[in-house]
Amino acid sequence: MSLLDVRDLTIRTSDGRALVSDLTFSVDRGERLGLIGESGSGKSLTTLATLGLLPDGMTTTGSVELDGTQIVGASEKSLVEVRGRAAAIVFQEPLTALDPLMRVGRQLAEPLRRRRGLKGDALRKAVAEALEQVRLPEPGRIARAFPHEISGGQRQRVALAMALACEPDLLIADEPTTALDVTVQSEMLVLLDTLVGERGMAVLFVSHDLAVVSRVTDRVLVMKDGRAVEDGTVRDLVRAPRQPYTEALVDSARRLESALDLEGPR
Ligand SMILES: Nc1ncnc2c1ncn2[C@@H]1O[C@H](COP(=O)(O)OP(=O)(O)OP(=O)(O)O)[C@@H](O)[C@H]1O
Repeated sequence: MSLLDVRDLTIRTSDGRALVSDLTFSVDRGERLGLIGESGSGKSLTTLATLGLLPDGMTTTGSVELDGTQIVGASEKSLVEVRGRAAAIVFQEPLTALDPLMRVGRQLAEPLRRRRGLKGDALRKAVAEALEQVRLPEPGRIARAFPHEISGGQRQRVALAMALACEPDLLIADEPTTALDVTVQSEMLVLLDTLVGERGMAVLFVSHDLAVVSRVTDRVLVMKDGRAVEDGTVRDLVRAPRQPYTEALVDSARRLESALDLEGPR
């Protein structure tokens, strides 16, 4: 059985409009899948549905099985058990995940305490280690800072550290680098690739940008207007896109890659 098995997923607004239609895909343990498509194609709603986090009023039909738990129609109690452990999410804007009024160290301590039952010195040490793991310099200073006192790139690393603290089987990353400038974006992608590789974690990586997705995943599902239009390896999609829409994504990724190449070796 796959770690994540999505079958005929349809998401509708309260007035019955379908935002995602008949979506089927799966992610095996240790596998990395990219979800790609233009803005509004339904990528974020799909990832939210995976963790039972859709906004109130939306209805879901079909099946989303995460590590054997049916998410569609699940009680909040079973969702709490599966979130974090089976899958954790990193959003585009890390401030979504971080409490602006709480020091970074305390926020990071929470999942470590909950998941690993750590407290006192052991918990403090684990917080410092988690910050070091995402290559944050001066972990002591970062732990004492409030989210607004550190840079956007540092906040995104903290959000990644929080997601990894739960030791999930699947990391969902929803445009995790889009809000960052190009150099920081590149560093973040390398870090994510390394940390996920070390842990053998599965990844669902969401982006509108094929060049970014191809840095982390091997297989891609292309979405348009809430539907899957094409899937395959990045290599096949780049060599022989079957849909004009995919071809346009490939062209724009090529333009971006050559722009990055002009900046010298990464
Ligand atoms: N709470 C909501 N109520 C009504 N419609 C919504 C809501 N959230 C999203 N939508 C609509 O659902 C569609 C899919 O949105 P979604 O955020 O999943 O797209 P996306 O591919 O992730 O885009 P982006 O890259 O801009 O985040 C869009 O047309 C969007 O306007």
